Amino acid sequence: MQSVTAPFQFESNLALPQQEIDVFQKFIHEIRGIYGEDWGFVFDIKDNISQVLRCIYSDTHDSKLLPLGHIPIAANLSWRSMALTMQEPLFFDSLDLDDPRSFYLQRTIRPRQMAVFQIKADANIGLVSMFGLKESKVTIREQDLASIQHRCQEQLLVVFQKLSWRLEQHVMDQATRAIRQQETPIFICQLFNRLLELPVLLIRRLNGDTYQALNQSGLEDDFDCNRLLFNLKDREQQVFFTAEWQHITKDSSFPPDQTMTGIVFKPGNTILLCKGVVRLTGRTKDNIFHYIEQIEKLLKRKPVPISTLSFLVYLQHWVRSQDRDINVIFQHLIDTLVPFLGADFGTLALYSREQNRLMFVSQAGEFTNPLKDLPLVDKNGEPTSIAAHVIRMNKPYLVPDVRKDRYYRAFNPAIRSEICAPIRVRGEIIGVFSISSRELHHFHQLELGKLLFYCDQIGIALLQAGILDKAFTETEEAQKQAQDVRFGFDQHTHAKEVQYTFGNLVGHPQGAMRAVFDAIHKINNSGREDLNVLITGETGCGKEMVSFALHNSSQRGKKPMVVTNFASFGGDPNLIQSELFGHEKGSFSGATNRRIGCIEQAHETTLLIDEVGDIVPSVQIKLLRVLQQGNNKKFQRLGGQDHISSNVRVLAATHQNLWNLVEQGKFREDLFYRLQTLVIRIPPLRERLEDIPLLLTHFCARYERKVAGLKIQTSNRAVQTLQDYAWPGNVRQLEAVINRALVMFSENGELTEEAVKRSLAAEMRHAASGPPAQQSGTSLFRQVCKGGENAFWEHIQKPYRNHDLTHGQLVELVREALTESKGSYKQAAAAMGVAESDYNRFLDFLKNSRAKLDYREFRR
Ligand SMILES: Nc1ncnc2c1ncn2[C@@H]1O[C@H](COP(=O)(O)OP(=O)(O)OP(=O)(O)O)[C@@H](O)[C@H]1O
Repeated sequence: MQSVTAPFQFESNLALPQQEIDVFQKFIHEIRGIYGEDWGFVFDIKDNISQVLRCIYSDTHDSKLLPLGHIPIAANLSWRSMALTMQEPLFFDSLDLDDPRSFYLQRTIRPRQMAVFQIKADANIGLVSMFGLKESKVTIREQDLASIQHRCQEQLLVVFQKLSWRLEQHVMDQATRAIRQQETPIFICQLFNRLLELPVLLIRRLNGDTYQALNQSGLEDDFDCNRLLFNLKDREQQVFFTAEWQHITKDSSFPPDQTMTGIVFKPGNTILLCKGVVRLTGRTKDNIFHYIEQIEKLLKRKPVPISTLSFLVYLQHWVRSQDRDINVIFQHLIDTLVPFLGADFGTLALYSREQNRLMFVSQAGEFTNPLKDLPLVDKNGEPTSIAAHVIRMNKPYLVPDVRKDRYYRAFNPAIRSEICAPIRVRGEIIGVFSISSRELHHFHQLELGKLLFYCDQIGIALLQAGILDKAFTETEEAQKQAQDVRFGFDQHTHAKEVQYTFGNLVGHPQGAMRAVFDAIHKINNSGREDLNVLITGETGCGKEMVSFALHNSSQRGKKPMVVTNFASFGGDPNLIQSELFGHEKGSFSGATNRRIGCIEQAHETTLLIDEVGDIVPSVQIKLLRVLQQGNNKKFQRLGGQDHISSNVRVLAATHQNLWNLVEQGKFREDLFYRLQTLVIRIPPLRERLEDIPLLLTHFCARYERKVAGLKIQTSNRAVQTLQDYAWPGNVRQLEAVINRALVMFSENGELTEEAVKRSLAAEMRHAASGPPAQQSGTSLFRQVCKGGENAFWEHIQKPYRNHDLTHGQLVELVREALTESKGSYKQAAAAMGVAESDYNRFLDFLKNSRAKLDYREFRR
């Protein structure tokens, strides 16, 4: 039997957003005010997928967020899981810690008293546990329980509901991602094993009557399973749950097991069995249903139908080339999609997070009502429409009969059934798309998946087309104008209003930038705004953009971020110190006035210290002292006596290798470790070529906005040419090359391969004419030739790896070497000191560095 290490791990921690923490803290504060100081609190939420209670918040210890502990939901295992199945609060005046049900408490907080309250939606979805740690101080009385239960329900239900949805989404997302990456049947077993926390057996028909049974650790024997399938064949449902395995499998060679409960999905004759009893609550069933659908898709993996493909091509083409009026684009999208999906009507709405409103932007089909805006919820906190419900749930929603749906508002009396799905851009909902029919039960689960698929495509297309950018930019500009009046800083420090948002930080959602997006998301959702973050990456790869995205999506984003850059300070300690901390008049020669430093300016917002590696060591120690403090950072101005306090979050950026600086004695080791706590590394552009088409579209759209009426067409070969280059100057250089190609070498808005090549050639000439030390006087090639044995590796390969030699210079070198050798790589290599035994390594290096030129050009 083959054994496999489980590849699938759920992330253990679900970060709690600050908003939720605030609600919990307020609740605790209130309860403590009424019932005394001594109550400890734990908030547990039911995880329907893994069937465990997860601790999401605790203030029984000093740390607010405990690592996510979990207790299995089995009524007799713990008091809390028992309370989950009860209707009334659970209360113990004097808790017996020796009772087996106190197992979890005994290991952790060891309380003497305990009360557990339920949060009820359709069923109990979470618990609030209160613990008395010292017997004497407890003032809660049994008659108070009902009132506390009422408060829990009133104040916490919405938060628990939200968290419950998020938890589910979180687990689903992880599982879906994992399924996409690992699609072997064994993996599917492992996945189900994790989800259900039960042993699992997957039975698949191989051919004819041969079946294969797999468990989560590898292959089992082939066996005959005809009987089993024969008994299943009359079942209509494709997926169902059964507790009747003993009947079905009694005479078959399938191991009969009284405790076996099955989850069956029939298409493709694939059967999944679980050993043990799966608790089939409504939600568990839905969740498992969802997984099985995903897995079925993977098992069957059909190619995308041609009509879908052509639609996607059409979608891309259309959003890129048509009028950029957002409303026209949306109308066109919906007019195309509604008949394409076999529906009679369609509605597209955008969601404004700030205003918590839905703006219906376009409709297709016969609507008599005009489009309007709606708040997301009414005064009772209920969703105002199906679209609003979808936004709250962040999930597609199927309505077989609108008259029976509690969220449906009759915008159109002809509508009988509907499906609605969120449009998401990098996980954020930007709107919803619903399609409806005149017939009852017109749509099924399958269509729901389809609609979601198209919504995802629309999100990607809009993002790529830079259309969302436009919407962002317009809002940003309005905000910026307002901010500019309020802030006036000197030449180094500047406050910038929302210059970059997630919306215009371009990166392929499944590519190398994914880690950067995830990091921003996680850091901001950790609720720890006092954490310093170091952002590293080569020059021009977007460190400043990422800093802005981090700031703007954080709680501090309401105020402009303060940015300072030390590259231009020439290492002068007085100037650097004054820039950071400010100075008093006369504190050093030239200090003619008091100056407020950037840490002080950044009170209640974020400070970006760009090029932190340029701060001299004498100031580094002072910066370290500030960074070591929490949110409120205390310091003195240069030459000042007063202690100033500033509530600031610090982001630091650098293109340098800080550890190298530490080794050279230029950077303090303690500051290095302090900054290393949270690092976002932005990959260089050559490591994320998947971003180049997106960036190209982004920069073209930006260019179009500057030239009235211009529509840019790009060719695939142009994109390929851009992807063939190594981009030592990263996105900034790419932007320059694209702009040059558009301005100098394009006609009628056509960005051809030729235009890109010419722009790149100009770029290389420019790079090669730079002043690298080796080049002064004579050419780089000649210098290397003089270097003798191994010169190529020492003087070319190494500096290129360390980025001391640009790609342009490398290409120039190869060009010159081949010119000299009349196209012979062998001779060129020998001339530059490459040993014969290293010849293949030499060619590989050139190939991998995209510097292997076509030798035939040099044969003439
Ligand atoms: N992911 C991205 N999406 C869109 N544009 C980008 C992206 N990354 C970088 N850019 C563009 O590249 C330019 C350089 O980005 P940025 O200034 O953030 O880089 P940097 O790493 O801070 O550079 P430096 O190290 O030189 O300060 C920006 O003007 C921006 O237009």
